Amino acid sequence: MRYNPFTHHRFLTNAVIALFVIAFLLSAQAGELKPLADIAWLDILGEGGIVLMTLTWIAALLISRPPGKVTSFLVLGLGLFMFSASLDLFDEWLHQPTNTWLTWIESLPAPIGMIFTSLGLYQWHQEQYVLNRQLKRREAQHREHELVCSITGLYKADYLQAVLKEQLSEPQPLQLAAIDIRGFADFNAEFGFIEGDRLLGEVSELLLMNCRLSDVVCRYAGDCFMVLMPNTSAVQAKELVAQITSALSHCAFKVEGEKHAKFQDVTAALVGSMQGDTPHSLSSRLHAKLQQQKQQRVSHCEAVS
Ligand SMILES: Nc1nc2c(ncn2[C@@H]2O[C@H](COP(=O)(O)OP(=O)(O)OP(=O)(O)O)[C@@H](O)[C@H]2O)c(=O)[nH]1
Repeated sequence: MRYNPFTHHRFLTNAVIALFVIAFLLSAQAGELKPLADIAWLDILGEGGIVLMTLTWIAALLISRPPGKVTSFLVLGLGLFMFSASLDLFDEWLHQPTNTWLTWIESLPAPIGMIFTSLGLYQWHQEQYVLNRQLKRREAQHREHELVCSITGLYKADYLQAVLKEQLSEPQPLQLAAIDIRGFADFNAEFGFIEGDRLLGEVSELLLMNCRLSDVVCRYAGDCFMVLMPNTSAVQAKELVAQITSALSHCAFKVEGEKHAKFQDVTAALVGSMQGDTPHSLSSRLHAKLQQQKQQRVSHCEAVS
């Protein structure tokens, strides 16, 4: 999600604009225009660049971050730094009388701003620690935001392949499970894609809830999810998959505008790593097993009916 600086961060945006305008008014009120020959254009380029870059960082923060303590500290800190830098920049055009209070105003805000920014960065570190804990089970040691599925917030297949490659080089056994929603195409056809997306989101949350902190849950394709279980025996993995399928089948999903909840049925398959396995060989084996399970269920249903 992106934030609108003028609606989500009205106070901070106004404060930054006000600091820039005040810097200009203070310089204009006390200073005299310099003759063109005295203007150091290289200094203007350097100091103007600092002001512009600081404003760009502020804009990036306001667009990317939600309102809160961390954003306020960072933006106000950078705002104060930008205020001092702007006074420095306007000095290049406007000659200021020496030993005035303006010299104080020019020097003080920058260090105060840096203290604010440092406090903000410390708070950011604390916040990231909490977020990293929340992200456990969604990712292993790497963060690759472009590989995250926007519907479920889970990593996609490419990420899983990369993590598998790393994990397969470890001596401990790993298990890989596939969980596929049954009849998802029919669900989409009956209730629409938006509800289908919502169901995918809810299924992801349930999967995360039922996995351990060391597991990694990915959206593999369409309605198929995979759970990577490092350092896990086949018995443990079977138990975990049974818990996941049970939780999913008991989940009463509320379709918008429908009176009754919809319960989902899933097909699950599980494979363990073998000596010499590659990400491709392991996922191919899992895919084949999943297809086999689906086929068995179809045959079973046909036999019953
Ligand atoms: N809402 C939604 N649907 C998707 C998305 N990606 C794929 N699909 C749909 O998921 C469906 C997957 O179809 P199938 O692989 O036949 O799955 P299924 O109907 O569950 O079939 P079985 O697994 O054999 O029971 C297709 O209708 C796709 O259009 C998505 O991001 N959002």
